[in-house]
Amino acid sequence: MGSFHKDKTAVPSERQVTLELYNRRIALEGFWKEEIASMYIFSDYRGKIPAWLQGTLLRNGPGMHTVGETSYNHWFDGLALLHSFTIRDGEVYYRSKYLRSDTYTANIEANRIVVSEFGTMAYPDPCKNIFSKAFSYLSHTIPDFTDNCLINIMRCGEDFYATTETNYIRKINPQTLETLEKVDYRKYVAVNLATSHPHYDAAGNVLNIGTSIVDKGKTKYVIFKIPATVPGGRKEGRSPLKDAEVFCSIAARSLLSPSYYHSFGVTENYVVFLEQPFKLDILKMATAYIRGVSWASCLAFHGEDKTHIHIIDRRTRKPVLAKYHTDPMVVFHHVNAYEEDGCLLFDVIAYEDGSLYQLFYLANLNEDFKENSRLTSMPTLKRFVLPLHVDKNAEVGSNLINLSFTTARALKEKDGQVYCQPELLYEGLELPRINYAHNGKPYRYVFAAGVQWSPIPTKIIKYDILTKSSLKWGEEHCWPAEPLFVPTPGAKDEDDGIILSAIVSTDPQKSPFLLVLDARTFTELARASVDVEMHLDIHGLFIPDAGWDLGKQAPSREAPARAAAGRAAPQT
Ligand SMILES: CC1=C(/C=C/C(C)=C/C=C/C(C)=C/C=O)C(C)(C)CCC1
Ligand SMILES: [Fe+2]
Repeated sequence: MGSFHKDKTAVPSERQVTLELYNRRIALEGFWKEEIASMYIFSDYRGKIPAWLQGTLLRNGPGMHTVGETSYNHWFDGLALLHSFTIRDGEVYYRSKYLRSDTYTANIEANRIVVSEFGTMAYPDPCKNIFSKAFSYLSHTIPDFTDNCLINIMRCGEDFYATTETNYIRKINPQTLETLEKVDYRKYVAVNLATSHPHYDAAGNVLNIGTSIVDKGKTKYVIFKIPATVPGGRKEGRSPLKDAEVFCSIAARSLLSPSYYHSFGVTENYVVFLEQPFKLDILKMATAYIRGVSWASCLAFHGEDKTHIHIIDRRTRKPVLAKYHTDPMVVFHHVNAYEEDGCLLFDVIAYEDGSLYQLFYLANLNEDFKENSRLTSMPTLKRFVLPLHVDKNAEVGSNLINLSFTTARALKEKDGQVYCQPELLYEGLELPRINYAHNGKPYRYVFAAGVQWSPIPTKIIKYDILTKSSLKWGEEHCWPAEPLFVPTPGAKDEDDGIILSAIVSTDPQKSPFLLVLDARTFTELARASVDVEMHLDIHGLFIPDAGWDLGKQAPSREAPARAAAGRAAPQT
């Protein structure tokens, strides 16, 4: 790996510039070992942040990829770095802090990577002799996964958690970004893996899905619910997970190769779950430690298999009788789903294979980035439409969809199964977000990051499903994070609000900034620049001030003054 130029005046070669800046701005290499954390930054402003926009944008993503002499292999392995942008009275305060997971602590104490992540298998103790080595291997047959929760932030009532895809989540303090309790999902629901993309109903109850691997001889996908509140109020310190309940479980088609999934969809009455041919090989996972290979190597795309579409009725908590399937594909992000005229529509970002995760190996990102990180399958917004009632008398081969606004089809097959052919809506977008008030309901707009040849976003896109037109924001050297929609208070129109996105720049002269766009027109309303090394993040959420106890949550009024005195004022 190339050396890193901390001195901005050094003049590296052009090729180095691309790579070095990549490292500097995004910290994919993770040289940034020391704590960035706990700081308020006084910002430079352009434009005006709407007065009503008061709250905190909380983000999560990988931050540290090197510990001592050891480095992770994959971008998704990086130790979680939490970010917050608190917007108050037109000013923005930035803060970041590493999640103090058990993984973080163990690594820092050992001064090397000792906990395995998605793309890196690690060994806790340098085993002294063959016997202890064998013992150590055996005790890892059933792996204890990492609590390096780097993907998203989940809200459970008043509590916030950093999340990943293992059985662990970490409670965090959204104001100070301090790490609190470690929660093991397995204590409450039998899941070894769970998504970092839960859904929320209007009352804030959480719905999520996880995989229970070979438990009592069965492998299942388990949909579970975590109530936001409980009758009589939640007792201080009592985990909301204590009140979690299994909503429904779906038997995996294969005991030893359940599908991998990253999100799911919901409508008012149904849950949409894709059992896709991108599968985990459990036997490979059980022997990964002894073979010295990563979890990622136990994940494979099976192009010869179908994608099975499971629809669960939320009223009966049971899968509907009809069996739906489509061509092999890989979906990480569901966009939205809703019901209309007896049909269930769902929109996803689909790939033709599982190559996306390959592109995030740091070796691919650091050397010959342009060559090695080229997307071979474009992320495409696809709309699927399923008939909720399959007419027994319909002819085999007939299209069961009769909606004027979509070309998506559902063909009846010989055995009564339904083969779904999606409508291709838009090519080259990822990290989709919507106005969440429309989640599960008819909607029109998708806000997403625009990607071209590489999986790194270069644009922010607003796609209008009705008119099939799009608006874009982009600027030279700028890499936008997932765009988040925040509605204007009292908004009636779906796009009445703003888009927030943290932008990192590959130009060393240009500081990262928080961008505020008018969600309707996509014109820039404001930007607040922060002179700090900021990392590209993955997902997050916005916490409006109204939902907070303002007295307790407001950042110190001294903060701007303190920060103004220097570039960054570390918190004491
Ligand atoms: C550690 C670990 C896993 C981690 C997966 C991760 C960390 C995925 C990140 C995905 C992202 C960031 C997708 C963005 O679209 C698995 C495979 C669940 C299986 C077992 C252990
Ligand atoms: Fe995601």
